[in-house]
Amino acid sequence: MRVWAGPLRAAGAFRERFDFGGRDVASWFPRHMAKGLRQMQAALRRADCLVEVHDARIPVSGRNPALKEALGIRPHVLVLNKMDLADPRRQPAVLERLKEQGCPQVVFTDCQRDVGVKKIVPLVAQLVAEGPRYHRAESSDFNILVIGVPNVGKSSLINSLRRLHLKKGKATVVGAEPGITKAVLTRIQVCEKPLMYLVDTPGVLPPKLGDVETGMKLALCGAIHDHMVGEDMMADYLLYTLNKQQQFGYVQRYGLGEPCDHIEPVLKHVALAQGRTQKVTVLTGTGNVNVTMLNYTAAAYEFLRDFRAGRLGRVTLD
Ligand SMILES: Nc1nc2c(ncn2[C@@H]2O[C@H](COP(=O)(O)OP(=O)(O)OP(=O)(O)O)[C@@H](O)[C@H]2O)c(=O)[nH]1
Repeated sequence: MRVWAGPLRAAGAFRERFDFGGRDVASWFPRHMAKGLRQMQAALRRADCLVEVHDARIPVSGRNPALKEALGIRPHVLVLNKMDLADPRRQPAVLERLKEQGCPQVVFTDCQRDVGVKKIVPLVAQLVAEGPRYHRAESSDFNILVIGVPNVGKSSLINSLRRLHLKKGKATVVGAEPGITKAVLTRIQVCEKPLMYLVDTPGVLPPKLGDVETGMKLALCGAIHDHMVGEDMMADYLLYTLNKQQQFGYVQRYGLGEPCDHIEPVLKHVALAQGRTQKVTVLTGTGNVNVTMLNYTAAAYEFLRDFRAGRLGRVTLD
């Protein structure tokens, strides 16, 4: 990733706080998710282990507190997926913080390239063997419930496990939009020895998202639909974060002279660099004039897309 090679701005040159303008996150939680959450809690009773998939770019923010009680009674593995998009230098600090929070079993994965995924089956088998099997003491197969907020890669993880352990292709649909997994609770075999089944669940957001910043981070990672939050505000928050973390890949990418703390000039460069312009006919006193307008909404979307594809660098938002 190319970075800004020029002099860094003096401390204080960038915003130290982001103004969320009194936004209310309550409206970002879609109603249908309450049902998914209930189904998931019911399925949890039949599971031997819980594999929670979350986005490695937000290792702490946005995990579902409603599952906390349930987690206490089942072995739990936290899979931080999309590690290819997160800052690798932050991994040790992330592991330390999660351990402090009582979450010691963490695996980093990239399910598109099957990186790290091989560690999961042996770890799950070991954790289940170490603990009591409650109601399922007589059965030798493993039932794993896969949970997580939308779009973190739950289906991709299942597909990756099947590729690695069964040499089989896709079993679950993978999509770039949150909320793709609609068919609920199908048991899918992912391994022969040990015999292991995973149950994919629809992505469920915490009913109380907490603060607006958590909601914004979830949205940047694609767990909340962009239009519910607003692409313009998301783009501005992204710029604020990139600057705060001195991730200046955007400067070269969009041909800016130097890092910038204002979203408008940045989006102007995005629009010009990516051809996000539209021709508009303007009526004037002397006749019609065709002018080229910059499409700021399309530019904001492009900026978000570049971030999500890792083209602005590997960024951990927490
Ligand atoms: N860069 C990257 N992208 C990934 C990875 N895993 C999954 N994706 C992409 O993330 C998007 C969502 O993946 P899914 O597997 O559908 O996610 P899900 O959690 O099942 O989604 P829901 O059905 O919405 O809950 C897709 O575009 C995947 O290609 C990864 O490790 N790295």
